[in-house]
Amino acid sequence: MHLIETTVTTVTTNNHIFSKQHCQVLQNKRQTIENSINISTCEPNETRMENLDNNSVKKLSEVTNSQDGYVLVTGGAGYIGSHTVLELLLNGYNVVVIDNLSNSCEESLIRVQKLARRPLKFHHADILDEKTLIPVFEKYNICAVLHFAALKAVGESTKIPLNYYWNNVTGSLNLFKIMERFGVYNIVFSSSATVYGQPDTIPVNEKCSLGPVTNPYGKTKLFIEEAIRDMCTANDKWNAVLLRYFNPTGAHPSGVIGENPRGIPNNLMPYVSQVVQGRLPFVNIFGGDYETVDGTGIRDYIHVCDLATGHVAALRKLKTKPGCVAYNLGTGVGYSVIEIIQAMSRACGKKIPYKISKRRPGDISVITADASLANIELGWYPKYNLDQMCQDLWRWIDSNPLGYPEPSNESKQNFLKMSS
Ligand SMILES: O=c1ccn([C@@H]2O[C@H](COP(=O)(O)OP(=O)(O)O[C@H]3O[C@H](CO)[C@@H](O)[C@H](O)[C@H]3O)[C@@H](O)[C@H]2O)c(=O)[nH]1
Repeated sequence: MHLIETTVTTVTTNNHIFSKQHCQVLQNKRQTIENSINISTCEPNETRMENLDNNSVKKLSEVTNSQDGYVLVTGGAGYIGSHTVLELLLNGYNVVVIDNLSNSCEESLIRVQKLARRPLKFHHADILDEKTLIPVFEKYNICAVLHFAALKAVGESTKIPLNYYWNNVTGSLNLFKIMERFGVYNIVFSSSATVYGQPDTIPVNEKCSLGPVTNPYGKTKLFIEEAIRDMCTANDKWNAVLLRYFNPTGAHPSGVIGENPRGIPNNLMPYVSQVVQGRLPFVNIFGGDYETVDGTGIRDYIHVCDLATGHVAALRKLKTKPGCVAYNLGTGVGYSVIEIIQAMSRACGKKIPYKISKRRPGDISVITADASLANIELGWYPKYNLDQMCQDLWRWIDSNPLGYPEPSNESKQNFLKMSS
């Protein structure tokens, strides 16, 4: 087992796409991009909240053409969903959330309302169950849908692929059919960098070929993208923005909302967090023999609040009737697993033990985003660097060591009363 200050010898093999020279290019590029990222945080402040009411009507009508219009957020109680709902509320949108709460809880939304100082609407509904979906479309004037609801664990998807195809693909098609029935043709879809498979060129841009995708979860994202593309081609009433996220992490700078994984986390950052808390003994690094700076896999980590602002920018894009467009949301900066552990260690001031084990099946070596299309066409830029992502993540886990508590009955009642 290594501790973070241990120098790890890089083991390389010859059968990988990325040479040492390429890694050096990535390193240099990272430095340039890091220097250009605006590191000011988007922490909400009193002024912004107080000004909200003056701006809200204007912002809402900009996108929805209706002051009564709602943005429907599927899976809005989850990690990225809840941060996006907060950003929507802060930007003046009316929001109705549906969630089946299978991997989330109401507490995130209770806290979102407190942070935003604005109410949202919530319905316990499932994208697979039209009996729960239709009443929501009947009740609200829905102008656009942000579609997050999905199963999302790559490893789990290789074990129970049918559940993934059923929930993600069938659920999405069900949702799209109901949207069509109610004349709602605007959608922002929560896609993933995983649709690129292992790209030939790094950073990857939206013109790069898609697939082959190495796991069922990723395939569901690709299939849904394809379905949306076909829908937009067949009927020009449809407008869709496909957002391909790279590796989301961090938490709202307040430390009040964040990621709340159930069971042993699959993803790196939540796993590292539980090691920091002493809930898990060490980080298992999957593979030390990739041809990268230190032999461990490289990813493009992006702050969840930057993803949230990306969704608001995507909603505005829908107003221009773009047809079907895809955007990468990443910083363009890649970090190895060891660099992530070191950054987290800096944020929490603790040593983080780790052990290098064999590669995880289905993993790729390196991926980073070319997000210049989103910069140009959405006017979207990430604001947070890696240290801020880790600091915000640490603030969230330090103040909520066991994640969200079960809300009290009274607070649940109040929430439901406010919501429906
Ligand atoms: O316990 C762990 C977990 C992960 N890793 C490594 O950490 C990196 C990141 O892994 P992870 O956090 O699981 O993310 P990815 O596999 O890159 O996939 C994420 O990022 C994709 C977008 O690129 C999203 O589509 C997926 O939902 C999301 O899980 C990879 O090199 C993994 O091998 C470890 O070494 N140990």
